[in-house]
Formats: sequence, C-alpha cells, structure tokens
Amino acid sequence: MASMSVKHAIAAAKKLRSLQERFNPGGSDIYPALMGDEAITALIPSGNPLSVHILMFTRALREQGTDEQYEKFGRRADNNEIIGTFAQTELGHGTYLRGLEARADYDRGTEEFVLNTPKLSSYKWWPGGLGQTCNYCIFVAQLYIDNEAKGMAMFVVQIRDEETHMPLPGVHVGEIGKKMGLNGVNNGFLGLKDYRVPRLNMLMRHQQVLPDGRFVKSPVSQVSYFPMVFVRCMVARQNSNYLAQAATIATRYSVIRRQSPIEEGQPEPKILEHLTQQMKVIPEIVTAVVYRLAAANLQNMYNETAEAVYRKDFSRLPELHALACILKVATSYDSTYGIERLRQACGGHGYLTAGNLGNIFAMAAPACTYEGENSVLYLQVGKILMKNWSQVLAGRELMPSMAYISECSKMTSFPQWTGSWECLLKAIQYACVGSIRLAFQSYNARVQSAQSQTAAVNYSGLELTKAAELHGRSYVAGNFYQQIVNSPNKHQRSPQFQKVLENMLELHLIQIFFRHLGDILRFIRITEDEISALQRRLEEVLKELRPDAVAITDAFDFNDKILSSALGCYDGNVYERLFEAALKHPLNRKSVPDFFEAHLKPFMKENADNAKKSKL
Ligand SMILES: CC/C=C\C/C=C\C/C=C\C/C=C/C(=O)SCCNC(=O)CCNC(=O)[C@H](O)C(C)(C)COP(=O)(O)OP(=O)(O)OC[C@H]1O[C@@H](n2cnc3c(N)ncnc32)[C@H](O)[C@@H]1OP(=O)(O)O
Ligand SMILES: Cc1cc2nc3c(=O)[nH]c(=O)nc-3n(C[C@H](O)[C@H](O)[C@H](O)COP(=O)(O)OP(=O)(O)OC[C@H]3O[C@@H](n4cnc5c(N)ncnc54)[C@H](O)[C@@H]3O)c2cc1C
Repeated sequence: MASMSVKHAIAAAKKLRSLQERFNPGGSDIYPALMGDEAITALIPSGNPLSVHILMFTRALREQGTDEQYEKFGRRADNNEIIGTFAQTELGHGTYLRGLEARADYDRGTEEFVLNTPKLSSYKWWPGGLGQTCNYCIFVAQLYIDNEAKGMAMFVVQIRDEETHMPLPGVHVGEIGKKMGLNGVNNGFLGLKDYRVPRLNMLMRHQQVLPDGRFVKSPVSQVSYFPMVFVRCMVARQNSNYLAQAATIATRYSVIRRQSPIEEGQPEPKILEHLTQQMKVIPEIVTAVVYRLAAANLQNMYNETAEAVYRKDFSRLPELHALACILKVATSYDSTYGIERLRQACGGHGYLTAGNLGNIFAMAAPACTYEGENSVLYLQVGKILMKNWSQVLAGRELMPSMAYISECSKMTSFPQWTGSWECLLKAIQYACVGSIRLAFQSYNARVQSAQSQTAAVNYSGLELTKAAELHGRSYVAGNFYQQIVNSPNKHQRSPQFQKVLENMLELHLIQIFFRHLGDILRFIRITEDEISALQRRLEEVLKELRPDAVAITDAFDFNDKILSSALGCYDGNVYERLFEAALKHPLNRKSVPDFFEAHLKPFMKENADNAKKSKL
C-alpha cells in the first residue's frame, strides 16, 4: 500500500507542479500546496505520504531557515529533489514540547551539532513519510550549549543516502505499524546516535548559534511553533472538505434509496423525505459550508501573518494562534462526528467499504489528534481567553476576533428575546462571555490562592474548555452571519441564491442554539413558547432546504473519482455499483470457498457424528 501511495503521490505531485506553473508561476501562495495536497490526498484513499513534505518540511525550510539555508535545502525540497518530513513528536512526548528528549549538543571545536535520541522514549515517532519515503527531515530537539538547555531548535537532517536510500550511519529508521486509516502514509520512527550535522544545519532565521557557541535567542520563541499553525489552518479546510464529501455521498444516497411509506398505502418515499433523515443530513451539508468559509478566512489571516512575520512583525501571531487552534478543534471534531452521523444515515450500505464513508472517517478522525490534540488546544484557547478577560477588566481593547467579548461584557442583562438571527448570534456570544466570566472566577481564585498557572489551568480545565468551545461557536457563527447578511458581494447574488444562503444561516444558528441550549439558559431567560417557536422554525427550514440539498452538494463539485463511493456516484446507479463491487470480492472468485473442505465440512461432520452418538 505504501509503495502504491508513493507512486500515485509522485504522479499527482508532477501534475501539481505543472498546475502551479500554469496558474501560480513561482507563487508562494499556500493554495497550490494545499490544493496539491488535497488533490493528491483525495486521489489516494490510503493517504498521501508526501503530505508532511508539502505542508511542513518545505514550509519550515522557507519560514524558519535563513535565505542561505533556503538556497541550500529549501529550493531542492520545493522542487521535490529531496523529500522530507517534520520530526517533532516522540514515542514519549507529543503535546508537552518542553518535555521532548531528543537533544542537540553544540561542539564548538568542529562547529557541529551532535544529535541524539538518548532513550527509547526519545525516538521520533509518527512523522508522516518518515518510515520509508523521506531521505531528509526537520529534526526538532532541545538545544544544549555547554550542557545548558536553550530551548527547542530545528535541524535539517539527512537520514537516507540520496542514491541508494539506505539509512545513513547513526540512523535507525522505520515504519511504526498499521493504523486505523492513512496506511499509505508510512508514519515512521527515527533514532539518532551521535549523529553529527554542521552548525548551519540548524534553522537560524529566528534564533542563532554563532561559531564560538554564543546563542542568540529568538525575539519571539513562539515563532518556532509556526509550522504547526500552518497545518492547523490546513486541517480546518481539509476536514471541512472531508465533511462535504461525506455529505455529498449521504445526500445522493438519500434521494436514491426509498424506504417506509410516510402515509399508509402510499409508495415508499426517498428516505430524505423523512424529517429525521433531513435532520441527519442537511445540517451536515450546512456545517461543511460554514467551516469552509471560516477556513478560507483563516487562510487569508495566515497569509497576512506569515508575511508580517517575514518582516519581523510578530504582533498578529497570538490572534492567529488562538483562531488556528479553535478552528482546527471545531472543524476536526464536528467533521469527525458529522461523517459518522452521515454514515449511519445510509443504513447498512453505509458500513460497506464500497460506500467509502468509513475511509473518509478514518482520514478525518486523526485530525482531532495530530497538530495538537484537541483538548490540549481547547485549554490553549481557554488560557488565552483568561488573559483577554483580564484585559477586559482592565478596560483594554481586545483582538478583533474577540471584540464581541468586550461588547457582551458591558451588557448588564440580555435584551428582550426576539428570536432573530442577530438575537440568536448574540445569545451564543453572551453565553460564551458568561462562561468566560465563570471560568475566570474559578481560575483567578486558584491563582490568588497561590496555585501555579499550569495547576490553575488544570483544575479549571472543564470550565476553560467550555469557554473555548463557545468561543469557537461564536466565531464560526459570526463569520457565517457576516458572509450571508453583510457580505459586500451580496447584491451580486440572485434572490434565489441569497434565499438558500439565508435558509442555511437560519438552520446553522438554530442548530447551534439547540446544541448549547443548556449553556445559554444559564445566562438568558427564554420561555417555553420562545423555544417551541424555534423548534417549529427548525422543522420548517429543513423542509425549505430539502429541495436544494442535492444542488448544494453538487456545487461542492467532487467528481466520482474523488468520492470513490458506490452510494454517492453522480449517475445514481447505487445498487448496480454495490453489486459490481461485491462481485469483485476475492471470495466470489470460486463458487465453493477453499475453507469448506479444509474446515467447515469436517466441523459440520464432526457435529453430526457427535449428535448421532448422543442418540445411541
Ligand atoms: C491539507 C491537508 C491538511 C492536513 C492533513 C495532512 C497532513 C498533515 C498530517 C499530519 C501532520 C501532523 C504533524 C504533527 O502533528 S506535528 C506535531 C504537532 N504537535 C503539536 O501541535 C504539539 C502540541 N503542543 C503544544 O502546542 C504545546 O502545548 C505548546 C507548544 C503550546 C507549548 O505548551 P507550553 O505549556 O510549553 O507553553 P504554553 O504556556 O502553553 O505556551 C507558551 C506561550 O506560547 C504561546 N503559544 C503556544 N503555541 C503557540 C503557537 N503555535 N503560535 C503562537 N503562540 C503560541 C501561548 O499562547 C503562550 O503564550 P503566552 O501565554 O503569551 O506566554
Ligand atoms: C495520523 C497522525 C499523523 C501525525 N503526524 C505527525 C508528524 O508528521 N510529525 C509529528 O511530529 N507528529 C505527528 N503526529 C503526532 C501528533 O502530533 C501527536 O500524536 C499529538 O501531538 C498528540 O501527542 P501524543 O500522541 O503524545 O498524545 P499525548 O500528549 O500523550 O495526549 C494523550 C492524552 O493526554 C492528554 N493531555 C496531554 N497533555 C495534556 C495537558 N497539558 N492537559 C490536559 N490533557 C493533556 C491529551 O489531551 C490526550 O487526551 C501525528 C499523529 C497522527 C495520529
């Protein structure tokens, strides 16, 4: 599987190169890499072994290396003359980067770094493509000068001979084993023993080690985390894509499959006529759209921040970090749960490999873990919200994506309930700010009682997580509202199209309201009649969107090769394709399976003989 994936990945990478040259000659924009990776990944159901090379290795060289280092390594990596990965996670540590054990000791006598993974737990473990594909990697290690720890640093390390692909002396490298999915990616392990690299193999755009061993600290240590921010932005877009693919499959299947009359004596309807089926499928279509728009916003913000960082302006890093964390978490959680809901909406056939929903789930699910485990990132955002709440208390302005927190903090109570979109959006924001205030009271009380920040974060973790989750909901819903109601190009839309978008906004806001009704009722009084009115509107908007469901998913424009699903094929010949796939199964090559003579027949005969004996 790995070799097939590499073959496909190389073919697709070549295609990508020609597309880039045609549509984005010499451009550094992220989209070609993203589209390239998406295209390659989508065409390789077992995952793209070049993903981390495209998304992390090449970018780390460009963003963390000096111009000279880019000339020496980056250009060859961009041109796919060398293939690398990003080796940060270890067998013993993934989240807690300060606990990483791999070390780089500077030898000023030879102006080299001596790299070691001192224990088994120090082995790099997980990097994509590390097992067999890559001949280089970015090796993340704790930097030591005269045995004094200086923090994390990144090193360009060649791990295999460029001609023979043999692991180099001092390198122990291989595949970590079968996974739930992505088995074409050859995630690998890497051990280094007294492996020497020249001083100039340490990426030194932001921090330097001079020949005599003097260390020049980075102006902002967090800029070394930038490669992770980029992939978190990618995940937001990639996972909204996975959800859109699954929604397309389930929607098409739901208008082909007929089951169970709604009125006695009537013919069996398409299953999408059942209201409960509409509630399983249509909100997922809308969620895919909502996150795709949010991810596009985030991508633009990433581009702007990356250019600023290149100019040594680090001012926007904190906001990008907060948004990249919350969107990576929200998109990966909601897409993973949404794809499983869509699989279940397809009944038994949803469980068939031919439907491809299982594989889409297996591609989407690990995004809840890699690039920052989701609950750790929720806590990251929770910590940032605590800092911002202190700013609110001090009367200071907040970053634009958190401005609503300031506005809501000035409200002494929630205004009269109207049920309008603005009211629903404000309710989610108001509940978020209420949760932040409660979390801060707990957190601050702990800090005041002399608990350390990390301990206070841990013991306030549940409330911090809730506040972070609601912040994500507020941001995503607010972005969708702005795009539908206040977009500058709204007047270029046909009235029919605008109506469909407004129906999607109505559904999203009401769905989020009901998902967080408990959180909202803690801070806002809403009567039973007002809640029942929203229930009616939910049922109504599902009915309104039902006729548009197929058109919206067709507009995602996935061709059959990308969906790779007998349930979601464009021509709708589901049963014929399911049967065609079944007949291809190896067990159908013979009428009598080999195991009959070898196992089944003797087993049944033995039971029959025993039965006869027991009768005697
Ligand atoms: C298109 C296809 C897309 C995707 C699929 C295809 C390919 C990719 C597939 C897989 C690739 C996977 C790669 C990986 O998984 S790479 C390894 C990823 N590992 C992590 O993300 C580690 C997660 N851990 C953390 O982030 C750590 O907790 C942290 C680095 C945050 C450090 O925590 P620590 O406790 O040491 O410090 P904190 O106090 O939490 O933070 C200090 C300070 O720094 C700020 N901060 C933290 N992170 C960032 C950041 N990324 N950017 C900017 N700023 C950051 C934090 O807010 C604190 O600030 P302050 O409070 O002001 O001091
Ligand atoms: C498919 C896939 C591809 C990957 N690709 C790469 C790659 O290319 N390069 C790379 O370097 N890494 C890669 N990784 C590794 C990934 O980055 C780590 O798995 C991830 O960072 C989580 O770390 P961990 O696995 O050590 O889990 P841990 O950090 O051990 O987490 C285990 C549990 O402990 C909890 N926990 C940990 N810390 C805290 C805390 N401070 N507070 C509360 N709870 C906490 C977590 O929430 C989680 O529930 C990949 C992983 C996967 C699954």
